[in-house]
Amino acid sequence: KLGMAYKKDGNFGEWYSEVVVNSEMIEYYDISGCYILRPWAMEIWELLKEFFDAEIKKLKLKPYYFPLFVTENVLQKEKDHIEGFAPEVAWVTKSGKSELEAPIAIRPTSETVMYPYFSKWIRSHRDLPLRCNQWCNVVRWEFSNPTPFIRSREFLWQEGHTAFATKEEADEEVLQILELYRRIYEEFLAVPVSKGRKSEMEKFAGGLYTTSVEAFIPNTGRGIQGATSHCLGQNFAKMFDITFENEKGVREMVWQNSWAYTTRSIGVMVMTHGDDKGLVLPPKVAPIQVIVIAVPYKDADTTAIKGACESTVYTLNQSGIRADQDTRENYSPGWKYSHWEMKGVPLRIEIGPKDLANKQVRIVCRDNGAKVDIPVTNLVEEVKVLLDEIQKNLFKTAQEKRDACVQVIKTWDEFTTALNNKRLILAPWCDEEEVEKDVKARTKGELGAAKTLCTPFEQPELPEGTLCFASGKPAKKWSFWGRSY
Ligand SMILES: O=C1CCCN[C@@H]1CCCn1cnc2cc(F)c(Cl)cc2c1=O
Ligand SMILES: [Mg+2]
Repeated sequence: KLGMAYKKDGNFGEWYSEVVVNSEMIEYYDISGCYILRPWAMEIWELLKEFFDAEIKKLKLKPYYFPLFVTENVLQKEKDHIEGFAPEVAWVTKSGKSELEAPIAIRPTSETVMYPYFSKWIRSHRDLPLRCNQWCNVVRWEFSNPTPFIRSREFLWQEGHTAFATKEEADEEVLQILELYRRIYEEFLAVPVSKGRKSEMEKFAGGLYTTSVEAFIPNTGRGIQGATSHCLGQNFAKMFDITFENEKGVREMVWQNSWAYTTRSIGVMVMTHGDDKGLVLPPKVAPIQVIVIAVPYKDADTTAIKGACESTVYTLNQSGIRADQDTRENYSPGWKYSHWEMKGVPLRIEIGPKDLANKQVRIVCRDNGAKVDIPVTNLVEEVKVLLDEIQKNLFKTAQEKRDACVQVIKTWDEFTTALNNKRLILAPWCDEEEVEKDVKARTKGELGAAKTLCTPFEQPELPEGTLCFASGKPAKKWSFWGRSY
């Protein structure tokens, strides 16, 4: 089937589902909330992993792999750590026909799996810093509307877990990792994000503070958390007795961080750049950056055209560009154009008899449809320039769209209006949790309540006497508010 049945500005949910399936990223699975990730998605995940792994290696992270399973009593180690999460824990209760003695949980996150061993491995300050990263899947049996990449019962992520002798070292690493998450979104996925701090209510309850990169989906007017980097303080050190003997022989608790990004990042990219012809891939994460398609003519020299396609692909691959060709005889050039547009390939190269005669190729850009004829002699240079331009244009367009959605408000009425206009709200807030709860209560409804998304590190000027939009008390900060995923 060619072409899209749904429009991005129409039924967004149906449009999104159609894009991820037609672009061959996702296959729906017969268990709700679970999806098959096909090569077109996994190759993007692997390109992101390649960047992130190289960067955390520079920060001295070591690769680990911990078991998928955690016993009930270890998972329940700290009531407040999991009380809110209990309903989403998946349990193994049988093997074959026989009941297990005690049920075993499938990891929803790995703090309780790892930290008993951190306690065992960390004895002296010489054992610090401990820096552990694992790439794995986690399971959270959520019930709210499942969405490929965005909200699934199993997803892939990396989870970093580090331990330091001092708070200063932990604080520094929290921000180093957050910057890597910003780079993943802005430099690779071409998605603009805001760095900020979560409120006390929205932060990871087990931690000291949470920082995050927040994205926004203009079509739905919802914020979405892109990735999180928590400072856990000494809370888990206390829970799991993770202590070390410092240089003076005094026993102290370690300072810990934990941080993650997930396959949700791919969904955010799809939602941001996709259009009514399907997926639009930023070149940096495109599994195929250039697809070459022969345009044979009835009496033209098809062998020469095929040869030209071969050598074009070869030359591009030799220069580090991910190029391929679609040689399927049973499909027309037109069919192939639509197919590779649906898959979001940034550049298409058409080679027909005329192009051959003129020693040129026709290049078509996926993002804006621009067509250019390029002499074969400077093909590589031109393709690199075009790919770089597409990467920049996709980010710039997304940033302008996101910025156009930001609405600065000062009063409750302005807040509710902005919320109904699907805005990303920037509002002065007294920073009181009661007020945050009150806003949630007052905005409850079909589309979900409004919440704080983050307090951006970049704070606009807060004039003396500015009042909180919700409580009328003196405002202490500007925060992003909105509905979210
Ligand atoms: O976000 C990160 C970065 C990577 C390591 N973990 C933290 C916190 C995870 C919070 N969280 C999130 N979801 C959870 C779901 C659960 F079922 C249980 Cl038992 C616990 C949690 C839970 O602690
Ligand atoms: Mg959750």
